[in-house]
Amino acid sequence: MQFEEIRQKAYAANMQLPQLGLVLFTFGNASEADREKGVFAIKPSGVAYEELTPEKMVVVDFDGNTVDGVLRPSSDTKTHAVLYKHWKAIGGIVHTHSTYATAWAQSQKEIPILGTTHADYNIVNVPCALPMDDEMIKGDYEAQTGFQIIHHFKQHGLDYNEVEMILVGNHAPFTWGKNASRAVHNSAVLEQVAKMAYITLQINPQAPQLKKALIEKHYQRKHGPNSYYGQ
Ligand SMILES: O=C(CO)[C@@H](O)[C@@H](O)COP(=O)(O)O
Repeated sequence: MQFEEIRQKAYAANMQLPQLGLVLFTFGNASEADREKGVFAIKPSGVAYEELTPEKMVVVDFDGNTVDGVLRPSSDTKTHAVLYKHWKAIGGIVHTHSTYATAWAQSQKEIPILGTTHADYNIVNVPCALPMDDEMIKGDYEAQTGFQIIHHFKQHGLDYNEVEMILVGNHAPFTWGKNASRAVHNSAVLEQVAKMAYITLQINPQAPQLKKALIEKHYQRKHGPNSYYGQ
């Protein structure tokens, strides 16, 4: 099998999504890149997870053209491709329609830092990119979703190596990381943080943001020098 390593890794990451309760039916996809070869392996479009195999993964280049595989790549392939092309340090991307994160995206709201669970992963609110205008939707919609994410990061001075997740307004979340496994982890964390924030604001709509000093403390414990993720 050609591109065996990325096919296996992308397959394993995709299979984790239903196991973690992050996708229903075929509502999502994961990909793993091989930077040296300039390609990534992604889930085929519309194929049920129980029917997935490493051989069914589709290998495409960073413009979204199929390089190896017989099935149609995910309809989100061009979004993945744009992110890989612009953000050279990422090796894996996940898109889900997980319930709580998607509800925040549909509400077009950032997720505020209300507790240390959030601060363990992010020093800022989980960002939410604005929905597209009609012209963007008429154009290359899936590529535009990628550009919309990149534009949001630039506009808000965010670093994709620090913040590995975003909500796309009216749509759903995208996460990324050094590989697909890390991107899956980030999707699960995002869903949990989204759920906790929603419940917190139901209990106390005036719940305050976490203090800056605690945000720093918690983030640095996980990401600073000598930490697991800081290595
Ligand atoms: O975003 C969406 C649908 O809104 C897609 O991610 C979802 O339907 C999965 O599509 P694919 O089966 O990957 O083509």
